[in-house]
Amino acid sequence: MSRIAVLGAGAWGTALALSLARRGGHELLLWSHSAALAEQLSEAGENLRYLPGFTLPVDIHVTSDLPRAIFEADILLCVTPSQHLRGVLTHIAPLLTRNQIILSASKGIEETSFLRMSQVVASIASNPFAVLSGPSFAQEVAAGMPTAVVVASTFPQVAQTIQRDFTSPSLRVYTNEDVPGVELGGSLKNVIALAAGVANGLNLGHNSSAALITRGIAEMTRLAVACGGRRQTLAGLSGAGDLILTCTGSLSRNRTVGIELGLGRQLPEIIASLNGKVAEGVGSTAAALGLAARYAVEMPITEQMDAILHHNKNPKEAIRELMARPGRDE
Ligand SMILES: NC(=O)C1=CN([C@@H]2O[C@H](COP(=O)(O)OP(=O)(O)OC[C@H]3O[C@@H](n4cnc5c(N)ncnc54)[C@H](O)[C@@H]3O)[C@@H](O)[C@H]2O)C=CC1
Ligand SMILES: O=C(CO)COP(=O)(O)O
Repeated sequence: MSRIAVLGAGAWGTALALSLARRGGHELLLWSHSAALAEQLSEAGENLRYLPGFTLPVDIHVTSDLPRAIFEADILLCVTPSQHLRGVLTHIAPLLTRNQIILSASKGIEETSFLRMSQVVASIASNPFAVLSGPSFAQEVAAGMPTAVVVASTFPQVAQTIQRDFTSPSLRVYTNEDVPGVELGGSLKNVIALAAGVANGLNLGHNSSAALITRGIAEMTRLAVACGGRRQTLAGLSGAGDLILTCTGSLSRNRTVGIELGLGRQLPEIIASLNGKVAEGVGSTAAALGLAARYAVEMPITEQMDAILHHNKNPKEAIRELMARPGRDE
């Protein structure tokens, strides 16, 4: 039995808490940074704002008291939007004990530093670290639909602990030792999902989606390998797996943002309509491009996505330029 503190009560934190509760055998705390949301969750027994339709069992203890949430926890499951991880960890750093495992389930790159979540954690704490990623829409995990994810850690026994504690009849957990590969697979697929959404919004058909997925995995892999990841990791759950899900699944927020851009709506208006829900690709696109420049990696889809998001480029022009690039080997 482990005591698990889920830090972040958005859709994914809530779904993982539900999955762990259904599995049984753990003590579970769910922390929300908002006292009002924590109160609503406790009173209604449901996360009406981020994951409506799923009843929270009473054995998930909801709190907005961060020190209380992490006290004597074996695993700190960090599921905040990636831009908030540093703030949350900085707050609890003096309270961490040496053996507490920090498990990140966020899929993003820090916008200002281009750091992956493992690097953000390492800059604050020296605790054992693992990352959980893979094709996993929160709503489907909450509903107990069969899902496979991957957990990576440089310490195999840490990944095995998470595998043991999270595996259930509806959640299959693979282990991996490639932290940068798994982290970048989870983060970069959001950028490509935005682009796939743009193509869908422009009504460009199935061929364009397949082209973006396959050429997307090519550029994701180039950057991940340059950052120390393994090529085969990007062919796995946290690369191709999550990319296929997010580029084709109607539940993806990143793809939805892309569709709206393709339909001609402006980014601020689209973000406002998400009502506080996070589409990580919006922040990670510029960071991915920053990393690409640092490692001299070519990322044409990411480049065009950045121009659409942050330089007001017309989506049709972006697609035209992608198609007009000089011919090359596959
Ligand atoms: N929703 C999904 O299906 C999945 C999401 N993820 C990843 O999980 C991470 C969290 O996403 P969701 O749970 O979907 O979020 P969400 O979009 O459902 O909710 C936003 C979250 O941000 C939190 N928040 C807002 N301001 C904050 C602050 N100042 N400090 C700390 N937290 C703050 C809110 O309390 C809420 O928990 C993201 O990195 C996402 O990419 C990963 C797999 C699946
Ligand atoms: O990461 C996800 C599924 O694996 C969720 O994707 P979105 O953030 O685009 O909804």
